[in-house]
Parts: sequence; C-alpha cells; structure tokens
Amino acid sequence: MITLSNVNKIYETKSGQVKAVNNVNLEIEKGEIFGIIGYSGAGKSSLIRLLNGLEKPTSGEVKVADSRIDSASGAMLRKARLEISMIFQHFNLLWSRTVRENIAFPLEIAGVKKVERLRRVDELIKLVGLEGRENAYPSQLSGGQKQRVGIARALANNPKVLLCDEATSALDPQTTDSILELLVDINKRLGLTIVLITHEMHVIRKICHRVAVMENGEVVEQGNVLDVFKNPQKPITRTFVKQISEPDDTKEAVEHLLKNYHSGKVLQLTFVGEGTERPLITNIIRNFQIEVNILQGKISQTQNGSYGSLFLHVDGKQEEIDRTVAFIKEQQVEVEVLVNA
Ligand SMILES: Nc1ncnc2c1ncn2[C@@H]1O[C@H](COP(=O)(O)OP(=O)(O)OP(=O)(O)O)[C@@H](O)[C@H]1O
Repeated sequence: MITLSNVNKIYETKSGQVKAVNNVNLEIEKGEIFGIIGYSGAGKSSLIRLLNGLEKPTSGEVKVADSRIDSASGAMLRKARLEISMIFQHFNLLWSRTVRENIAFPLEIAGVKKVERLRRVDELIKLVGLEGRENAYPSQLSGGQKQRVGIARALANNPKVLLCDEATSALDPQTTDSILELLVDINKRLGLTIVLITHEMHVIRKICHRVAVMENGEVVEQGNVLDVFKNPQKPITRTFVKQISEPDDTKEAVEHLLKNYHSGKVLQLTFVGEGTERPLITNIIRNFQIEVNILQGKISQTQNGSYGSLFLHVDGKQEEIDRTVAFIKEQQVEVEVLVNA
C-alpha cells in the first residue's frame, strides 16, 4: 500500500542544511497498522508530510495506494490525496461547526449531495461512538470525543490510508486507550491501512503490527512488534522497549533486594507469545530445590501476542540455580542473570 524507496528530505536553513529524513526505505502492507516511533526531532513529522504530499522529498520515491506522491502535482496530487487522510494531536476541528457539520465538511468539499451526506454522517457518528453528541460544538466535547470527530471526519471520503500524527499525545491514559481501541476496530472493520507516528511505546505495543524506529532521520530498526520487543537491536530501541516492559520502580526494587538478600541471584525473565501462558513458576518450585521470590512482573498484550517480563530472586545451591536457569531457557523463555546478590 505504501512504499518509500531511498527517501531523503533536506531542509535548507539559515544555519545550513538539516537532513530530516535520511535514506529511508519502508514497505507498508494493505490493512496493516504500522507505527513509527522516535524522539522529538527524529524526523517523524517530516516523514508523514512526505506520505501525504505536503512536502516533496529531496530525492527518492514515495508511493501511496499506487500513486507516486513524490512526483504528482496539481489535479493528480489532489486525486492521490483523496486516498490519504490524517488525524492530529490537537484535532484541528472547526470550532464554529457542530460535530455533525465538522464531519460533513470533507463531504461538502467533495461535492457529495445533501441526502447522501446526511446518511454518511449518521453512519460515521455511529462508527466512532458519538451518538447523542451530534449537535455539540467542539468546545463542549472531551478530548477523546474531539478525536472521535477527527477520526470520523478523516474517514468520511473512504480513504485507503489513515495517517495519525501523535493522535493520542494530548489525551489522558484511559482516553488514549479508548481511541487506540477505536483505531483497531476501524482497521479490522474497514481493512484500512493505518500509519501512526508517536514517541510512546505504549501506543506501538497496543495497536501496531509492525514498527520502525527513527533516530536522526534514519530508520534504525524495523520489524514485527513482538520480534522488536523480544530482541531490540539498537540502544534507542532498547530504551523504548523498557518504557513498557519494566515498571518504573523496578530499579528501586532490585536495589532494595540487593540490600536485603545476601545470597542468590536476581533473574529477569522475558516472555514472548505462548511462553506467557505456561505455569513456569509452579514447575520451577516443584522441580528444583530453590527458593523463589517474585519481585516484579508485567505482561502486556500486543497485536501479535503477549509480551512480558518477570523479575525473580532465586536462592539455593549454585548447581541448583544453574539447573533452574537452564530449565527456564528450555521453556523458550529468555532469562538474564541481572545481579549476583
Ligand atoms: N520546515 C522545516 N525547516 C527546517 N527544518 C525543519 C523543518 N521541519 C523540520 N525540520 C527539522 O528536521 C528535523 C526533524 O524534524 P521533525 O519535525 O520531522 O521530527 P519529529 O520526529 O517529528 O519531531 P517532533 O515530534 O518534535 O515534531 C529537526 O531537526 C527539525 O528541526
């Protein structure tokens, strides 16, 4: 659905050239939810502007839904852009129009007749769960409801691709989750291809099938979300993965343990996919002569399966601990000996 080949974007500024996008190659499949994660300044917004034709690449090819966005202009570009819609961090609604009128706006521009417009708006209001709020103005809506209007408006003309620019960054965690669930629902129901940019790994974890990690304009790593979580290659990716795999207080808990336990080892177990469902701890306690303390644990769901980590303190004879570690590895669970207590 989307192909970027050797894409570069260089901005000429007073203080010299800024290479915002550096030789990016991406292939995004139809019906996929694809996440692009990076810190501020990594080049995500520049990349998304190349996808909807708001910017032209300095070099390289950008193809979306069979149209060459990089070389199209005028009527060709306008036609190509009908297939691409976008939602924004700050919603970009028309404040003097009601919910219904905001959603109808792109249909008016596309010249859709009034009867058809009304029918389509009703359908979209149901799709995004805004029944009862049709006549409210944006200022009367919560952040989540505003984003639902943004989503309905973006879907009005049946695009093939939805671009999400930090679409949940202005929302609280609970509202974020409800909007992310709506995006998954829409992706499944309509087979819509979704590309989202974010700096939050939680967003990637919750809804994306694949992810690309951007740093200094480059895609430094990309792959299936679960594979990237399981085996992050680059330091920046490991930092992002830690955002969701390690609870904030893990470091303190490990330090506390070190102070209080004078023998044994601290193990970090990483479960991916099926491993999360097996009764591993029960088997360890039954089969080995060691003491086990569960220190911290967190299991999260991704679109490709579950992912989680568990911190254990184990104590007993060295030989028995070694056998336990070997047993854990045999169960396809990754184990790292963090600290020799
Ligand atoms: N129109 C522009 N003119 C000059 N430099 C720009 C322009 N837009 C972006 N840049 C520069 O390009 C680099 C990448 O910026 P970009 O906004 O794409 O990153 P980002 O990952 O989206 O970060 P943020 O989330 O802060 O927007 C930065 O160094 C930025 O200063």
